[in-house]
Amino acid sequence: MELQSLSPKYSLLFANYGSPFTDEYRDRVLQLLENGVKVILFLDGSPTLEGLERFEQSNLLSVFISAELNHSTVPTPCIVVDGQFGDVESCLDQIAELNPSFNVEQYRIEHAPPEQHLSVEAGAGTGKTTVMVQRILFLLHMTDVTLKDIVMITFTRDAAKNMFRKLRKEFLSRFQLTGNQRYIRLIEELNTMQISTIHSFAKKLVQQLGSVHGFGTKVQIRSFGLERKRLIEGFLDEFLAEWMEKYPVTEKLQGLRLYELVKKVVDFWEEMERKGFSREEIGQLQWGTAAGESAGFQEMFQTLFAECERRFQNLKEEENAISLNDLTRQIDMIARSTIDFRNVAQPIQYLFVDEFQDTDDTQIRLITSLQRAFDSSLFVVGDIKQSIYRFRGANYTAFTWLKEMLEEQNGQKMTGYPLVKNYRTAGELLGKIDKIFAGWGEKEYLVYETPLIGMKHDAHSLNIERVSYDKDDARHPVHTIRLVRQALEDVRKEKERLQESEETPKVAVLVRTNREAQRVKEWFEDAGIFFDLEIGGTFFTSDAVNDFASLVEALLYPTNPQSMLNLYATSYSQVQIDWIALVPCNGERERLLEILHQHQPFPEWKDCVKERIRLEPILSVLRGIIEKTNPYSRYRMRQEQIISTVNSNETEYKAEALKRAKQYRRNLNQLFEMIHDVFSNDFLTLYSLNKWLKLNQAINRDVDEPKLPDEERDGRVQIMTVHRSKGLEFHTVIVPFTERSFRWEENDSFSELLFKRESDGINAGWLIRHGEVTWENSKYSELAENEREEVIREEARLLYVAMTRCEKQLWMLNNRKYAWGDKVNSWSALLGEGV
Ligand SMILES: Nc1ncnc2c1ncn2[C@@H]1O[C@H](COP(=O)(O)OP(=O)(O)OP(=O)(O)O)[C@@H](O)[C@H]1O
Repeated sequence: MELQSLSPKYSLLFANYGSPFTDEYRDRVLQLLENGVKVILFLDGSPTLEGLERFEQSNLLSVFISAELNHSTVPTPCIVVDGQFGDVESCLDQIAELNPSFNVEQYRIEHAPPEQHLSVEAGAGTGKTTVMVQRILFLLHMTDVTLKDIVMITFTRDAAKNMFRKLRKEFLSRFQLTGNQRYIRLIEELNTMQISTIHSFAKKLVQQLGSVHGFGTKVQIRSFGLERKRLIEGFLDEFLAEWMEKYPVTEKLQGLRLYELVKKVVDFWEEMERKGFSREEIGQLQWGTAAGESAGFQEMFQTLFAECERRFQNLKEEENAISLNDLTRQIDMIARSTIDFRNVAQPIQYLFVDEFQDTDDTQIRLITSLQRAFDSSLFVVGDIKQSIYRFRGANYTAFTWLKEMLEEQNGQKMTGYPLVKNYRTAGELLGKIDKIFAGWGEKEYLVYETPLIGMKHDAHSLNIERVSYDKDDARHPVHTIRLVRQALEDVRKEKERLQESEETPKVAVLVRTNREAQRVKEWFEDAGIFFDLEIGGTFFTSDAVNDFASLVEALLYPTNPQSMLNLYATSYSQVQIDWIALVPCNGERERLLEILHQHQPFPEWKDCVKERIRLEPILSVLRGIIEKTNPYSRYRMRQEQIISTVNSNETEYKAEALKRAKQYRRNLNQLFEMIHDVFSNDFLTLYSLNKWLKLNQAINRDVDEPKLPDEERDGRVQIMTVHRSKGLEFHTVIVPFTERSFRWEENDSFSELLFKRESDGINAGWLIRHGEVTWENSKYSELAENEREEVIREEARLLYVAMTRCEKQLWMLNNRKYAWGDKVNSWSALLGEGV
């Protein structure tokens, strides 16, 4: 076959062993590359590649050169156009064998027939996300699909942004190399592609379908946290009087207060929501029996959840809104009804799902329904070993389930592909941690298959440091800080070696809970280590929002000393109040005000309070104050003072204070955008703004702070939970707090509701412990036994995710005090088991 006569649309694989790579070949390859065709070359000897080098930096050209061996087994030249290997398939296998660094598995996935449903179930760092991006490029070149016909579902908003950036980078790099305008158009069209979490995707779909399903087009999606609590309180009010007379437990509530009971019941109800149970399923739960004092609770639960679900449904209909957790369930219902999806919603030709192992049952049903409704082609990727959202209902048998559902309900077949090469972690390090995973595999904590093949040959360091102290021992921060300082020094040296274009190596401290992340943050503040606390949802508790809320409240209540004192403490105030001078006032309002009113937080204050807030639109007054007072620069100066007490290096503390001030500014800008959105249809008053801010500061933990660009975050340690670290990679990963026990069953206010799907329905087992007393139903102990096993597995997967985030260094504190014994009840114990 002559290279000149071939016109690949997407890619060319060309193996030419035993004969020269001629100038004609080279010129043709150059021509193809310039037209945006991906080329993979397998050559021997020392071929001339002049003019081609620049393409090698991108994904467009890969060249694999082997020594002049006897390649007689490979038919040469071996050419594959656009992945149509047909009768040269065996040749492809031979080439792959000769070139272990060629990832033939990725190649096969990327080039699989466009209409095929693909599932890629593979270990950490094997390039699953990477191959998804390449697959999209393949489809764009080989079919008439456009970006708006593709839906990509990611697990978090960060992952969605990450995917968007990766695609953009790929298009941009192709444009720079080929000058082809097509790639610029693709960058523009990226905005039409739906890359989102399953929640935002479902939200949009419900809105599109709302009118058809009786919700109207303005259907709202709300969290209903408060309303659900009120429904439970309302129910208990009605129910308890009767209940109290009937059951002896009433005298023996043993000090369990009503608000504590409400909290437990709310938690139980949320557990059902997370599991995605329908109203019918909740109504038919199998509760078993309950003896003695537990009988009262049992009867209560049997009626309560079904009744509250009914009331909740009415409430949602009245308000023309649905809850967040309902979303996928609603769509599933719509998809199953007679309405033809295709007439109302935007078509989905390709549906990609990343991190598929964390998809829950309803979402799997939704994916199956969408596939059927739109006749979409699916591409799901994930790693069962990284399934860490069981508490939210994720089903770690997701892949098998989807496959079965597709076959049984849609008559479709899904083809599974493996990936076995790991590009993230230094090979030797990978080998060492793999031994630990294999140990967990033997004990069935982890679904462990064959080891991955490490593709990186960098230097590495594995340090599972054996320490021994009590949970709250002061040596904990000392050890962690020592490791972090060492890691920062290592990445600094590494950075000096890197070229400018390469990304700065990152250090991460990974923990189990937000509370642990907060503790690490406090240690770092005291030690003068700069960090990013990436726990998410911190926007409404950030300094910028707190300061702004204090400003609003003081404008609303200028005669309230507390409000004024709060304002003086913000970065809007140019005056510092001497707090000591206020002590003699004994908290008396008039005396406090007398002192406070001797000052003004800023020169325009009186004018604002007296005149402007009554005459001008509120937002314009607030903007005016920000312009005049410039809170950013005061914030920066205060941060300089604070940081300099723990870090005396002037350049460093000034740079850090500046970054914090930039963050402050971003937060404030985001706040203004949100205020505009929320109050776009309403008349904005100080009162309504204050109320909205107070409410969100108290309960909203869903909004993230806008991120500073990566270069601004260089040199900062990232503190995050393992859940948030998913899909990310770091030069050094440090894992403290391995002694935390998995379950709180020893705790004297422990309560739990567990479920198990059986052929006869869903079994529900509950337990409530309060001090010395324990109430439970007959199903609980069996389900708890099973739960204990499942928790160990879930924790092993979590630790697997943490450990596989590292590129070169993995340092963990293994607390021996908690590592031994017959109970595997902590990460330390798991490390003890495996090592
Ligand atoms: N063929 C390849 N050649 C070189 N590097 C690659 C290749 N494929 C992927 N990588 C790199 O390997 C690293 C891991 O890839 P990626 O994030 O796609 O893996 P993943 O399977 O999604 O990982 P995880 O499931 O652990 O989040 C990335 O830095 C990526 O750029």
